[in-house]
Order: sequence, then structure tokens, then C-alpha cells
Amino acid sequence: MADAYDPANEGARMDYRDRMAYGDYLKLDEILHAQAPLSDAHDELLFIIQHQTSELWMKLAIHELSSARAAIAGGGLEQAQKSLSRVSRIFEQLNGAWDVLRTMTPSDYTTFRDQLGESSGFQSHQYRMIEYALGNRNPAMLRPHAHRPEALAALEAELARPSIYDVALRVASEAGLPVPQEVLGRDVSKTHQPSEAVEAVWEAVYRTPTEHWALYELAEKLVDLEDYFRRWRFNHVTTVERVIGLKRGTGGTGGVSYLRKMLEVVLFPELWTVRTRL
Ligand code: HEM
Ligand SMILES: N[C@@H](CC(=O)c1ccccc1NC=O)C(=O)O
Repeated sequence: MADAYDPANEGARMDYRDRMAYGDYLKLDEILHAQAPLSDAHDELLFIIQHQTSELWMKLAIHELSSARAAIAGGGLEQAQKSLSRVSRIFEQLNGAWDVLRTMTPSDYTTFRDQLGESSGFQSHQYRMIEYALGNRNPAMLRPHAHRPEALAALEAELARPSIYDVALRVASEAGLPVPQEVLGRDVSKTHQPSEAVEAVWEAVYRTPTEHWALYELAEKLVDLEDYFRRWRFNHVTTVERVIGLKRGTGGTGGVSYLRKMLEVVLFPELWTVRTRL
């Protein structure tokens, strides 16, 4: 047998005592020591890692959504499209991840569910931040964060900013499309209410895409994003039903009944209703 190959022979550095290495840059000591199962249940590590990786992807989604919003507001629609595509791909990644969690059966989960106490994804401030940035702005969802002033302040600050959809409508107005004043000047801390006039604006965009190319592409990116987000919600509720049936959630909601209600949320209503008109 030939000698084992040694990459040092082609110049690979093998000694990192006085250099920044992979794990230093990525802070792997912190990340890989941040799993602290509360039971001896085999599947608790899966559960923790599934959530931690989801939270990391959500962190990136928030980063991309804020740059997309800034780009839209500044007229950089192409830059915004790139960020929004990335957010859709992140959701695709999160959607695929359910396949790993689905391998956990009800018998597996019940071995450690009690350890979770009243903690629940319902209290994920990053998830709420994504919903708020996209325009689903229920102020009641601030309350579970009252005990964490930093998260609460970040969510409150988000409610004071226009949503991604608000900035898209402002750009449509600046392009000469008749977005009503009451829509442009609405209280942005609330959820946007569907408007016939806004639907007519999108109808104009969709009927003559060549005249409104950038807005047309932006609209399709937003529909794409909402499409992936809906799949995430659907995968969640289906996994939950599969694992806990109709039991109440640890966060205190009805569980599947609550998550099914959330399937009705529409982020960009006129972008969906306009399709009936075309
Ligand atoms: C076996 C796995 C899971 C079960 C049984 C489960 C169960 C539930 C239940 C019952 C709720 C409703 C709130 C409550 O009363 O607790 C909920 C909410 C939530 N879960 Fe999960 N979940 C699971 C996995 C996940 C994963 C992997 C994530 C990813 C981060 C996640 C994120 C969330 C979020 C963000 C909410 C709030 C949704 C909203 O308010 O619209 N869950 N989950
Ligand atoms: N709500 C879940 C518990 C749960 O899934 C959970 C608990 C702690 C941290 C994250 C969780 N994931 C999503 O809700 C349940 O009722 O079993």
C-alpha cells in the first residue's frame, strides 16, 4: 500500500499554535458547547440542534430582510431581489430540515417533553422579528418577550419601521402608480389591511410588466417568499400533529388548532388577490 498522503507535502499548514484557525474564526467552542440536554433522552440533542440551526438561519434571514428593505427604500430593487431570493432559499433550507425532525416519533418526544416546561417556539423573538418585518404585526406577540428587555426593544423598534411591503408600496407610488395616501401614511405598527386600490396598482404592474419591470420582479420575489413561508408553517403544523397529536402546546395555546389558525395569515394580500383579476 502507498504511504498515507500528507497534505503538508504540498504546503498545507499543520501547525496553528500562533495562527487563527477554522474553529477560532467560527467560535466553534461556543457553538458546540451550547447544547445542554436536560434529560438522558437520545432525541433531545436532535431537538436542540434542530432549533439552534433554525435560529441561526433566522438570524441570517433577518439580516437579509433588513438589507432588502433598505435597498427597496433607496431604489436599489436589483439588490433587494438578491436578498429576497436568499431569504426564500433560507426558508427552503428550513423546510428541508423538517425531514430530519420528522424522524422523531411521539414515543421519542414524550421521553423529554416534560423537561421543556412552558418553553415553546412561540417565544422565539427572531421568528417574531421575521413576521414583523414581513408585515404580520400582532402587538400581543410582544408580551412573551417582556422579561427580556433587549429582545422586546428590538421588536418594538421593528414595529416602528415600515414593513417590507410598506416600502414596496412606497416605491410603486414613487413610480407614478396611484397608491392611496391613507395606505402610504398608515400606522405602520399595525398589520396592513387589504385595499382594492392597492390591488389595482398591482394589476397595472402585472398587466404591463415591461413598463414596470423592477416592480413586477419585486412582486414575484415577495410572492415567492410568502410561498416558502407558508410551506414552513404547513410543515410545522404537520410535524406537530404527527408528534403530539392534538395535545395543548407547552406555550399554552391549543397546539395544532393554534398553528392551523396561523396558516390563514396572508403577508402580502393584494399580491394574491390580484391573480383573480388577471
Ligand atoms: C416536535 C417538534 C415541535 C413541536 C411538537 C412543536 C410544537 C409547537 C406548538 C404546539 C406551538 C404552539 C405554541 C405552543 O402552545 O407551544 C409551536 C409554536 C411555534 N414553534 Fe414549534 N414545534 C416543534 C418544532 C419547532 C421547530 C423545529 C421550530 C423552529 C424554530 C419551531 C418554531 C415554532 C415557532 C416559531 C412557533 C410560534 C408560531 C406562531 O406563533 O405562529 N417549532 N410549536
Ligand atoms: N411547543 C412544543 C414544545 C416545543 O416545540 C419547543 C419547546 C422548547 C423550545 C422549542 C420548541 N419548539 C417549538 O415550538 C410542545 O408543545 O411540545
